[in-house]
Amino acid sequence: MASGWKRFDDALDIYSRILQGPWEAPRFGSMMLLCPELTSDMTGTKMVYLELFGKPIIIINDIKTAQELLEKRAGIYSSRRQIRMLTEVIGFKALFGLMPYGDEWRTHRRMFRQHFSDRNLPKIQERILEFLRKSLLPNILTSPEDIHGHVRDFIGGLSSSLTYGLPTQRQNDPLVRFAEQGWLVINHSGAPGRYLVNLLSPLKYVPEWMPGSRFKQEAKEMRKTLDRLMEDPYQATVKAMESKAGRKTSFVQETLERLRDKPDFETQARYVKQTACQIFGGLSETTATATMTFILAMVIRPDVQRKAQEEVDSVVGDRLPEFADMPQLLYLSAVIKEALRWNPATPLGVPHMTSDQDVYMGYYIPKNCTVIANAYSMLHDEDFYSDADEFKPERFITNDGHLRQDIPDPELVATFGFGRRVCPGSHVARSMLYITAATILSLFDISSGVDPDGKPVEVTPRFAPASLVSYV
Ligand code: HEM
Repeated sequence: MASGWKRFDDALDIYSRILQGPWEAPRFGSMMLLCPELTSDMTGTKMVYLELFGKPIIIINDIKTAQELLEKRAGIYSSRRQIRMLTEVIGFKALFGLMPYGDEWRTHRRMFRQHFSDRNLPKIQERILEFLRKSLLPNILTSPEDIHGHVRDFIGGLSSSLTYGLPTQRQNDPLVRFAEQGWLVINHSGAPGRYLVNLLSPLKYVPEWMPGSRFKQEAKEMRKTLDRLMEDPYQATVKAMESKAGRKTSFVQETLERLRDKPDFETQARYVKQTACQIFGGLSETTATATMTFILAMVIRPDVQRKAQEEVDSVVGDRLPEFADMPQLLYLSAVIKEALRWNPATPLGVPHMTSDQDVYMGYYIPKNCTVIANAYSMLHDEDFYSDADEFKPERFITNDGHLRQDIPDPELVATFGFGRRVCPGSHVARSMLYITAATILSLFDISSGVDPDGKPVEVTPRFAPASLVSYV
């Protein structure tokens, strides 16, 4: 008993140092969570502590602190805070990217990694090439002004094919459009400020007849959409597997076949269905944002575009780029790193949560504390990247023409998160970005187009944070 009190006393003492230590933010949390520039610029500190409706939140603004906590102490820093509207009101708990740290999350993630492994990468790259050449390139050729829609169609179709192996249309595929709707529902359920129940837990008990309980009606409709998102493509795949008709290999098909003889096959099949549902959300918006960031950068920096084109032409010649060409495209590599750095697709990462209390550099960090790794701030740190708001791929190249090793590489650090929750699809994303960028550069000139008077449209880069993902 006595020692229990002692520990409690210690905790209180250290807790008071938190408040004098890292800068404590005023309590307008959700606004700040949407403004990564603000969180680092206002404070000039590596770690910010704030409370939102009594819930502790730490924002980490530098890479070293993130590595110390999220990687070296991953056993404590790898959980996720539950989005109450999603998991408790709608009752949808299927997504392993949002699951708390534990066995169920581990099983889903292992299943994902077994399929999206380095060993399977050549097969995945083949599918990427197929969709790039049969979908994206002809679409751009037909209507270059719809580039954003074409990128979405390309990435959505590819995602659906890798996951389910179902045939997709080159444009406006119904399954892809429906999956986008479904993921919008998921994003809305956790969007800061949208549902009060995410902040005030007891609201989930409000009866449906009470004024102010509209969110409960909405939840019912959302549940129907999410059930269809998970069931429809999965059942279509199982049916195609039974008929053996014109199906392609996919995550669902290969994983179900591998697990077919397991005694708990039914449970495993449910995990397969749930993991499949997660893939579209992990892959689509993030990779589309990164691709559109590359395109935007080429518009505002035509000199960089020309230099990258010259490199691609000199390595590839008259044919289309292949994955085997990528190691020789050093300048393109710098361009991709700079695109990931300049506008990180998930500027605040995906928040982690502590599953135990901790003490770091004398600061007490409570259990169930949300931990936000501010990728934007890390990748705009002037100590490493001078003129960080400018798009300058040269920053990654030494005077004698090698890739720099002395500054953090956005392909490996911060962009894809940290520790045990680090993005398990980063190798797929990077493959897609490299080959897409090289192929577009080899075939097209990228510019902003002209207005009705024939003058070039002026482009000012603006990035809109929407929930987790930054949009171009
Ligand atoms: C440029 C593209 C991408 C970016 C910037 C990105 C970024 C991220 C980030 C920041 C996280 C959270 C990491 C953390 O909690 O520390 C994450 C998680 C995840 N990503 Fe990606 N990602 C991208 C592409 C992909 C692709 C292509 C896939 C699938 C093939 C994918 C699947 C996932 C999954 C399943 C998770 C959840 C992991 C977990 O919670 O255990 N992502 N991603």
